[in-house]
Amino acid sequence: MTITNTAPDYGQSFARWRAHCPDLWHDYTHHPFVEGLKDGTLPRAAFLTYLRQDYLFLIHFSRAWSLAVVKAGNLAEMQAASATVHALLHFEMALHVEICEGEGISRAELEAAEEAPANMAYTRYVLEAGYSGDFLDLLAALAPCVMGYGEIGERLLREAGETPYRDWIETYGGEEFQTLCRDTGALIDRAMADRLGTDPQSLPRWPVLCRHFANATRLEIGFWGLGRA
Ligand SMILES: Cc1ncc(CO)c(N)n1
Repeated sequence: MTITNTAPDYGQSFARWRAHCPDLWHDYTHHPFVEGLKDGTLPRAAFLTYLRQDYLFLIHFSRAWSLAVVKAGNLAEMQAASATVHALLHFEMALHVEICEGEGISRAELEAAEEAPANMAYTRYVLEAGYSGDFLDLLAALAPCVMGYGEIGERLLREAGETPYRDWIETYGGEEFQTLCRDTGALIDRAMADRLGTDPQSLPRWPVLCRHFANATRLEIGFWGLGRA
């Protein structure tokens, strides 16, 4: 698989986790939904169905990053995690509200949407990884979301032609979100080194972290499936 050659650099731990489940990672980042955003063939109704669910997703996902503030081991980790909470609540969710308002879907309607089971499964899985595990378990479950959308956005910004989904692509491919991905990668690498030392792959913890990452990636694949018209 060639994805590792062209992907942006979001740190060593992420690169290793991704290399551990290359097929799942490819299915997530090259899903037909993603290719439909790229070439503009994704039906608008499917996109809006996805976006309504994603709005609810981001509320729970912000809770999960807030749990990372609680599970952090020092002030620097707390600051990094809280910066992500802020970016989600004040920057990324604004995209959803703005696009939906343009389609005549109000904020109240967004908040009243019924949560799909695949959405519940994903966000509650991540929260549970954090509740029952430690900071690293939580970060391994959070990483596919942040970095996956970062990779997709970066690639689509380079590859996309004429598409009505340019605002979505620019949100995730743009510098602000790419910086978030790099900062999250640096946070994970530092947290791993502080807790597991220089050779984490030799430890019994390692496959557990890989499992969280792979499970969250599978749940991301399922999430694209919500985007059916
Ligand atoms: C399902 C999902 N994964 C990742 C992101 C990126 O934050 C998102 N908005 N939604």
